[in-house]
Amino acid sequence: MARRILVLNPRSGDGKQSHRARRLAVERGYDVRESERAGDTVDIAREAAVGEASLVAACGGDGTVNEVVRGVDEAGRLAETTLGIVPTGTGNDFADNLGVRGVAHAFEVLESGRERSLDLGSARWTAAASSAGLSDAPRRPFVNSCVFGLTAEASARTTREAKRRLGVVAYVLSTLQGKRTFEGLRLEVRAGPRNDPVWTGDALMLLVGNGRRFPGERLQQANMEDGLLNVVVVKNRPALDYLTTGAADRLLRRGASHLTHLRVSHLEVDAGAARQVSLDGELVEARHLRADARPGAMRFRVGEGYDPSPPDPTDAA
Ligand SMILES: Nc1ncnc2c1ncn2[C@@H]1O[C@H](COP(=O)(O)OP(=O)(O)OP(=O)(O)O)[C@@H](O)[C@H]1O
Repeated sequence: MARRILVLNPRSGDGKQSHRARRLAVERGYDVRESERAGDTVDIAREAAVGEASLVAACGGDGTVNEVVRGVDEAGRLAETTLGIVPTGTGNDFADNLGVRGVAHAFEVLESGRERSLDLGSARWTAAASSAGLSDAPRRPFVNSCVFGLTAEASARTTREAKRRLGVVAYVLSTLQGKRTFEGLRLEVRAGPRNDPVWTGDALMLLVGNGRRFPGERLQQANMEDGLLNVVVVKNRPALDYLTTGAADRLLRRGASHLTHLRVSHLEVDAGAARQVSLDGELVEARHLRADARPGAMRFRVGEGYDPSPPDPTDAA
């Protein structure tokens, strides 16, 4: 078996970049394995890791990165496998964070040998009224974010065409437009090693970031080596006008009184009823959710622009 495997999602982005990625990979001697349907990428990555591939690279958008990490994790080989990314999706947030600037640059990065151990987000959940089954629920990784509330519900409505045209802005716009009908989330949030109550109230959304910058923090690269999750609770504020220019930035502006920022290694949420949660864009139903950071759990090749300890947007004046 070839030791360097590119797991390619031909449906990511507009398809042109994945065509180019396939050609460059073949020229460089990678074993290119394409998915044929949704979910395939998890199986391909799992098999590659079980087969002791030394490098498994995800070729696609953030959803493909998530699935490749999931497959390698399911094989129990995250510690032994070097991961990489060739960004051919519409958003490519995760690749941006790692300093990977495009398809050609991605191959330079893969071959550079520059590698970092990065934190991985981990979620367990149950849709049941009781949280009793939470400890036994299977865990699912998230590389970028886990989102309760508005964004999760809106991303289900964001069309592929809008994503292609507007990239990540499409999610924010449909999120804000969704506000007209959004009823809010009654959340109880606990955090830290002793699971202390940290927030209770009516929220618009709860954002849990691992490798994700949220609107308003967008010039900042996320810190993926601090062993912590970057949590933002957005209080439901019916008076805010979400439909005007710059609303996304205002909504998540640093220091705004309707925001609570937390940096924690462990978080538990009770949403009072089963609600949609997005794990790197994939939607699941949860009432109780537990999110943990798995410090340094995955090894990724990173670009020369990657900063292991970027400034914390919540520390700045
Ligand atoms: N061959 C395939 N046919 C259809 N869907 C696929 C195929 N391979 C993977 N998928 C699905 O595509 C989704 C991932 O797409 P991905 O996020 O990588 O691209 P994107 O949506 O263009 O980019 P981004 O997330 O960066 O906006 C996953 O849900 C995955 O299961």
